[in-house]
Amino acid sequence: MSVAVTIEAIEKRFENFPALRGVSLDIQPGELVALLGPSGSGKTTLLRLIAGLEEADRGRVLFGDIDTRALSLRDRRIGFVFQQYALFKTMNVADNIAFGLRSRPREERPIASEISKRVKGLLELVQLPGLEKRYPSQLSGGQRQRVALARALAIEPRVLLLDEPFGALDAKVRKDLRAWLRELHGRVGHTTVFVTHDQEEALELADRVAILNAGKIEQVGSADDVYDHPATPFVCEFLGEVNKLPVKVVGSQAFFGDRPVLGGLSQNQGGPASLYVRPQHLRIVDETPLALPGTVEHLRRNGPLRRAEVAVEGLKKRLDVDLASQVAPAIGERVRLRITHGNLFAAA
Ligand SMILES: Nc1ncnc2c1ncn2[C@@H]1O[C@H](COP(=O)(O)OP(=O)(O)OP(=O)(O)O)[C@@H](O)[C@H]1O
Repeated sequence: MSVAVTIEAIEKRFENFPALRGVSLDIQPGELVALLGPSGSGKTTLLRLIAGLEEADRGRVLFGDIDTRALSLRDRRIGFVFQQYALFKTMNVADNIAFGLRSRPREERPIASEISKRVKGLLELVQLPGLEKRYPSQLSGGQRQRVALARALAIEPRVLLLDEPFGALDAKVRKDLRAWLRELHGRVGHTTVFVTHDQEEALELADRVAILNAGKIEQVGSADDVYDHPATPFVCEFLGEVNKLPVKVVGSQAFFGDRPVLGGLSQNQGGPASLYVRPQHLRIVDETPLALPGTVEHLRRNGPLRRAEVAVEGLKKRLDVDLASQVAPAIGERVRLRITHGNLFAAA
């Protein structure tokens, strides 16, 4: 049922604006891929191209080995869920879910009893059994999106496309639905492309994440790949907070000024570079050969974590340090910081 989706060198302009600038991506059958990127990076445009709602200027999209340009919109068999307004307000839940099946030409349309059986099964699948007769206005936002998903699944889609499906819901409901969707995907296994600008959502849900920036894919990989080994400074900054240090690499060590701060580097990165370090990868330590001395200037909370802001001589911006379970230092205290992990990029 699920197909591979191959996106080949897609270019798309709106008048003179290049919305997609040579995007290629191979999606495996049954895979859940998140398209993640800031507003305007081209996520929705790419989704609409896969759906056949936009035409590419160059490049093509394949389902398995079928060039989708040869398929009518209906023959693409796409299940699409949008951020909001996805349901027909004047139809009850059962009619909403059955809509795609009833719109089929007579010879492909299941008989009425088969349709109600399928609607019932889908409502159980999305954990809303017995709500056939309710109207969208009688459902919560989260329930509506689950019905929208049931409707998308009713046509047995080749590919499921979700455009910020939880974007309009509050944080708690969003989190619950995320776990629920992951679990549902594990059971039904459709090839799924999910658009979001929420890093946490993408990293938690997807088998792989494709990070878009200004119409190009900067990196594709598992959550661990993109988070721990970002390919570009953009990916590193987009996925979470990061401190930047100008360093010089000599041999296998990075130096801040004449002080070695990180070792064990591969030998081919010599010269000036930028070292990107996340707040959780800075530790306050007693004594170590590779350490950065500084002064604690500010303490604050960052959600569940405590943060210290440490001023380091020769660096304009203070370093953010996650304290986790470490004992909080006092303001004004001199500390030594050890970098436990960092990413090096060529100096800008
Ligand atoms: N129909 C259109 N006409 C003109 N420009 C468009 C059209 N659709 C999209 N664009 C432009 O193309 C760029 C990419 O838009 P797109 O909606 O794909 O971005 P996005 O990453 O999905 O952003 P968001 O997260 O804000 O939805 C934007 O600059 C947008 O203004």
